[in-house]
Amino acid sequence: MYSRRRYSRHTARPLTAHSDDTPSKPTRWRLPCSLSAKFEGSFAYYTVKDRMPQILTKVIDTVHRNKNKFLEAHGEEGIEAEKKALSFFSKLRNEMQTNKPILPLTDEQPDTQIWNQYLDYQKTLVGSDEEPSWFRSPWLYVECYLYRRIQEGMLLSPPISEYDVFRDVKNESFFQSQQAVVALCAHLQELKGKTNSLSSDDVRGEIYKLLQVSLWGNKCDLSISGGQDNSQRSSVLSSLDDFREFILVDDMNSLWGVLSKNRDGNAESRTRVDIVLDNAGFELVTDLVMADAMLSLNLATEVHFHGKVMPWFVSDTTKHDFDWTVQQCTAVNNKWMSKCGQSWKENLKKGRWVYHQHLFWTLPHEFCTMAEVAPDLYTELQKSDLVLFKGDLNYRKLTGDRKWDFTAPFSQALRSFHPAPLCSIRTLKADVQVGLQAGVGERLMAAEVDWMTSGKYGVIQFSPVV
Ligand SMILES: O=P(O)(O)OC[C@H]1O[C@](O)(CO)[C@@H](O)[C@@H]1O
Ligand SMILES: [Mn+2]
Repeated sequence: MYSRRRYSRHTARPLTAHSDDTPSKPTRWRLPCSLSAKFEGSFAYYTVKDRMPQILTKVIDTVHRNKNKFLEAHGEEGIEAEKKALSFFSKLRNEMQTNKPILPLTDEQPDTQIWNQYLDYQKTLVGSDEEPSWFRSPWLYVECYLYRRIQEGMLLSPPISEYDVFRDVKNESFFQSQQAVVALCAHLQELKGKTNSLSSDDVRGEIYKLLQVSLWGNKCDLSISGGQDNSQRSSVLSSLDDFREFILVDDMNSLWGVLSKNRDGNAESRTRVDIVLDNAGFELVTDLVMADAMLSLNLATEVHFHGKVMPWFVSDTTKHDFDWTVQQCTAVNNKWMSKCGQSWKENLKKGRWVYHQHLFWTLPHEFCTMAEVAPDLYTELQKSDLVLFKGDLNYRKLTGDRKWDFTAPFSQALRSFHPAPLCSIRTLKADVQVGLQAGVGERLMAAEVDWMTSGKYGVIQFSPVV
């Protein structure tokens, strides 16, 4: 039925001579298998079985709840579109819950063909009597596919196609964490007021604080909580010391090694930091605060943000979320927040901050395929002095979402993905972790069953260019 030829990992094209999978480049270690719901009882299994249908049910409720809005905006056509979207999502939920084969996308978007080619590639991985399916295929693939199908459902339902089914929960989570946001903005403004009097050690201490705030901000995603409110209500800053023991890999000194070069360099030296964003809401604010501090403390001269082109994993940041957040901060009746909002607007206007989007971030591909699938993005990241990958999903894509040994080196799990020095800042919400000291994973495993998925633990894990 399907050809047994060896295929490129992402496009289902036969492998070229340049691929790192070719027999001419033998690997001395075995590539671990992908996490998948086929492993009953695993977190992947539980996610596909319970959490993904739960998220889809919330999407259905949201679209239904907004019926009147669609009517007001588009008249009867809006109501027809709502019905169409609902029936699409109900069918999708049924496909997922009854483990139907993965279907090709039917919309006509710039990424449609890539997704369908990836499905062809997935077909080459299963036996000839099998088809890629929700409970059998790699978890990373099917979970990304769910969000792309939700997008398909909306795209096929004009005139409500532009509606972001997760916008309400994203905005709500921003408002819920307002107190924590104010505390963070006040901290930043105070810091900016004293930058000239800080010693190098002080600067190092301050940026370490904000890196940790950005790390723990990643606890607040709405996909792990099945779309339930998961916002930060208290100031994280005061809890950093208590949380320190939960950072399983702490490579902040290596980050300092990269960032302090800018401070030590001459006035013309340029340092570019890229942040591959994760969640909107409180986490995004922690990232903006960290990015602002990097400029103010003279650790970077430009920060480039990378966001999603479509609603993704419930709370991920789109361009709209990014602009909305900056605007909210500017407009709010709080002097610390509005000061932050104003200087962030200024940064964007002056080009010290640059926002990028690329459809690669909403593909199911492991990052080791980026150079081949999205060479333009890879080239862009190569211009960076440091790329920070926020969040759990980015970690899964960095490591391929595979059953690595806990002690496998990070650089090995990256499988030649080295556009620039990079660092993952992530709380653990999926059962993949590399680069631990011997015995640490086993000790945690024995003590806390859910240590890899509860978000209690985190890593700030660095890899230089190799
Ligand atoms: O927002 P983050 O940190 O990428 O987390 C999203 C995470 O939520 C989950 O989807 C839960 O399924 C994780 O497995 C996933 O990686
Ligand atoms: Mn996310």
